[in-house]
Formats: sequence, C-alpha cells, structure tokens
Amino acid sequence: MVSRDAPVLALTCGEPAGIGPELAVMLAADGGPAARVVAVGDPVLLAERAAMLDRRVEIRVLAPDEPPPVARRGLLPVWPVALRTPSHPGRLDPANAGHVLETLDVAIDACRSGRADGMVTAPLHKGVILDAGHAGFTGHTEYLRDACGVAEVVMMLATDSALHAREAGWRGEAALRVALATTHLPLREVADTITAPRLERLLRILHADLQRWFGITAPRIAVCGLNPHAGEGGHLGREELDVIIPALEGLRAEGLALDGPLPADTLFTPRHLEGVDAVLAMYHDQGLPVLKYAGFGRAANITLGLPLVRTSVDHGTALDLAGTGRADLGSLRVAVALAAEMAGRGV
Ligand SMILES: NC(=O)C1=CN([C@@H]2O[C@H](COP(=O)(O)OP(=O)(O)OC[C@H]3O[C@@H](n4cnc5c(N)ncnc54)[C@H](O)[C@@H]3O)[C@@H](O)[C@H]2O)C=CC1
Ligand SMILES: NCC(=O)COP(=O)(O)O
Repeated sequence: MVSRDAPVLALTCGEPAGIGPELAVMLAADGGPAARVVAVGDPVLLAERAAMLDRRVEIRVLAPDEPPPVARRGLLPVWPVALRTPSHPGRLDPANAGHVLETLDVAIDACRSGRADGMVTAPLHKGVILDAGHAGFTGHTEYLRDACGVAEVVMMLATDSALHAREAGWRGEAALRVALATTHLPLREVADTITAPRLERLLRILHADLQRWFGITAPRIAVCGLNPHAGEGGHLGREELDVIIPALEGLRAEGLALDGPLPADTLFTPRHLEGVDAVLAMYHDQGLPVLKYAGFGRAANITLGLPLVRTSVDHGTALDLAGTGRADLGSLRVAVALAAEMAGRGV
C-alpha cells in the first residue's frame, strides 16, 4: 500500500501500438514505486493488453473529480481517453495520433489544476504523429514547452543514481546526467541552431534545475564541443571559438561552474566526469549513446525548465516488442520514482 499522501502521477500511455500500455499494466501488476499512478489512456486497450500478457489487473476508470485511490498492487486507476480507432501491437495508425496528444493534454491539465503532482510519459511515436499531419511535432519536450507557455526547456537524461542525489554519504555509482543543447532535428541543422544566446538560456535552466530538483547547491557542468577535438583551435570548425567559448565566459562571470568546451570523446571518460554533475552535449547522438551505454533500462528523461514535473522513459515505442510482455519495466520504474521525488519537493 502507498499512503494517501503519496504524490499523484499521471502516466500517459503513449503510442497505443507500442509498449507503453503494457508497461502501465506491468507497473500496476508488479507494484510500483511510492506514488499513486493514474494511467491516462484507453481502459479497453489496457484491459486487452493485460489479458494478452496474462496479468491480473483491476482497471478502474475514475470519474472526473474522483480522487485517485491509495495505490495497491494489481490496481490501475485510469483517466480515460478513448482510442480513435482500434489499435494492434506493432501496427502504427495515424488515426490514433489525436488520441496520443489528448492523453498529454489531459495529463498537463491534471498537473496544472493540481489533480496530479506530476506526469510521467510512456513513449510515443514521433513519425506517426507527423504522418497524421501534426507538422512540426518533435516530441513531448517541445509539446510541453508550448503547452506550458515557456520559451525554453532542456531535455536531460539521468541514470538511476540520480535518485540518490540528496542522500548524504551515498557511496554508490555517481549519476550520469546528460542534457542536450539540441534535440530532434536533422544533423545538418545542428550547427546553425547552436547560438550563444541559446546556450546561455539552456545552461541557466540546467544550473537552476540541478539545484531545484537534485539539491546540488553549486552544480558543475561540463560542456562538450561540437566539432572533433573541440574544433582543434579553429582548424576543425569555428563554433567553439565563435559561439561556445563566448557563451561560457559570460556565464562564468555570473558564477556558473562550467568546464569546457571539451572534446566529447574524452569528456565522457571516468576521470573527466569526476565531480561533474551534468554534461551538456551539443546534439542527440553525441550525448545519448553514452548515457544509454551506461544505463539503458535504468535511466529516465526529465524535462527541465517547466512549471510542472515531467519525467519519461529512456526508450522508445519498441514496436518489435509490443504485446509480447518482454519489454523491460526498469526505466519506467526509475521515471516514476524520480517524478515522485521531484513532486515531493514542490514546483
Ligand atoms: N520518450 C519517448 O516518447 C521516446 C520516443 N521515442 C520514439 O520511439 C520510436 C522508436 O524509436 P527507436 O529509435 O526504434 O527506439 P526504441 O527505444 O523504441 O527501440 C530501440 C531498441 O531498443 C529496444 N527496447 C526499447 N525499449 C525497450 C524496453 N523497455 N525493454 C527492452 N527493449 C527495449 C527495442 O526493442 C529496440 O530493439 C521513434 O518514433 C522515437 O521517436 C524514442 C525515445 C523516447
Ligand atoms: N531520444 C529521446 C526522445 O526521443 C524523447 O523525446 P521526448 O518525447 O521526451 O521529447
């Protein structure tokens, strides 16, 4: 049993043809971290996936103003959002894109109205949402940014040791936290997107939220270069000299503790990571392969800079595994535990 005071977390079920709905069922069946998790999705779909996986779960649809019940193993409360069309594991259908986005709207509204203390998102499929005509959709992160009316957010993934950030005397593995200066865009556009004002805004958010959510009083952030060998003094690209270094110098003058820009290949080695609280990588596949190598399945994604708590899993829709029950629940557990901890600190 989880107490009535435990935070309420809205868990969006993500792409219905992916593993999100079954992860919600598995979490309820196995018993989750200390939180009252309410799934936001289609109750019929959740019942189908529970039957498919042979998991005994009571799926209880909540009335709009009904308080979420005390959590217990085997109970899955649901804020219902109907599918637009039946869904089958592994088979994407653009007709359900509106359903996926509506689950996000319901969860955002629950957070903003105080019915939920935070939201956790199961993976959605960006391609099928774009195929359905939602031009410009690039993921939860930017959707939440726009829905919350903030100018900038930061995507950061962290390994599960981040859960122990405030434990005095924690002797386990140090958390690896990797934030991204750019997220989902073609590689060709990355260099032009990285400007000094953008880096300054992102680093201020990263610094502030390491303090706010992780209790790190004076965060030390290591910043990757964009080019090989951080530009080799301008011979392999000028972004370090013209953009990154001026941005870091301005922020250092404000008191931020920043290393870099450092060549990304050596930055991600134990000696260079020692004492570093977070790394800012310049692009998706500079930072995330390292994070996933270090902790795939026990890491979570956190959106920094929002007026609400949002965490997510470290993986995608895994269409190849949907409906098999072979998907690993580890990352969702970490995402829920982190959101519960963050919600406990208040926004
Ligand atoms: N938080 C989110 O909403 C995220 C969504 N995505 C989206 O997911 C879709 C598919 O992306 P992919 O690059 O194929 O990545 P993916 O993570 O869905 O799959 C990559 C590989 O990891 C495996 N895998 C993923 N989750 C797993 C789990 N829980 N347990 C065991 N194995 C697992 C898959 O079976 C596959 O072999 C894309 O549309 C992408 O944009 C990707 C990452 C995060
Ligand atoms: N690669 C991380 C990812 O795709 C998560 O994106 P988002 O949906 O959380 O914005």
